[in-house]
Amino acid sequence: MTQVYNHILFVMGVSGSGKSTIGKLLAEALDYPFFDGDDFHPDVNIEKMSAGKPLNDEDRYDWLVALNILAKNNLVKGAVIACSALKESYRDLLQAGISKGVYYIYLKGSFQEVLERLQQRKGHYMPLELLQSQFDVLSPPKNAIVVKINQQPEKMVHTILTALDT
Ligand SMILES: Nc1ncnc2c1ncn2[C@@H]1O[C@H](COP(=O)(O)OP(=O)(O)O)[C@@H](O)[C@H]1O
Ligand SMILES: O=C(O)[C@H](O)[C@@H](O)[C@H](O)[C@H](O)COP(=O)(O)O
Repeated sequence: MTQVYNHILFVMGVSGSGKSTIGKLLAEALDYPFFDGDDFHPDVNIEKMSAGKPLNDEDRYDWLVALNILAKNNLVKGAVIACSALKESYRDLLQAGISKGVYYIYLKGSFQEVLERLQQRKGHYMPLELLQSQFDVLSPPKNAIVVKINQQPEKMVHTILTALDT
């Protein structure tokens, strides 16, 4: 497999679409560091989501800026960053000041598919009730690498690596 260097790969999609699972495997395959966007939310955002309230643009602003700084700090090494990146304006913030090498990998699934995943996931603060709000806000980029979520993780990673190679 040809290695791909110096890319910033944002694995995006709604809560429960598989960003952390696929992002970790992808990072391993590429020998890139993996960062989970969830770990960069301020406590106040986690508290808000835990209380069943969706984040708004203002809530997400500092978080997206933090992820943009993270991306810039990893341009040389490359990185896989799991981040919902639901809207174009959020992606503009994520990639601000980075002229090339940014890719979005959109994990695409239906509401029902993702709901089933969330119902099985244990020990996560994100309530199921917020899933509809995530789909409501979701506006994926036209140039994303799109991967359907109803497949084995290893197959999904293979699809992504092939798309990056071409
Ligand atoms: N391709 C897949 N097939 C089956 N289960 C998956 C797949 N990807 C993720 N999962 C499971 O779905 C749940 C949500 O995945 P997760 O990676 O936490 O999503 P996200 O980071 O987008 O919230 C987890 O329980 C995870 O183990
Ligand atoms: O922008 C947002 O509303 C949040 O980032 C959200 O999309 C994210 O999904 C949560 O942090 C839950 O984390 P999981 O994606 O791991 O469920």
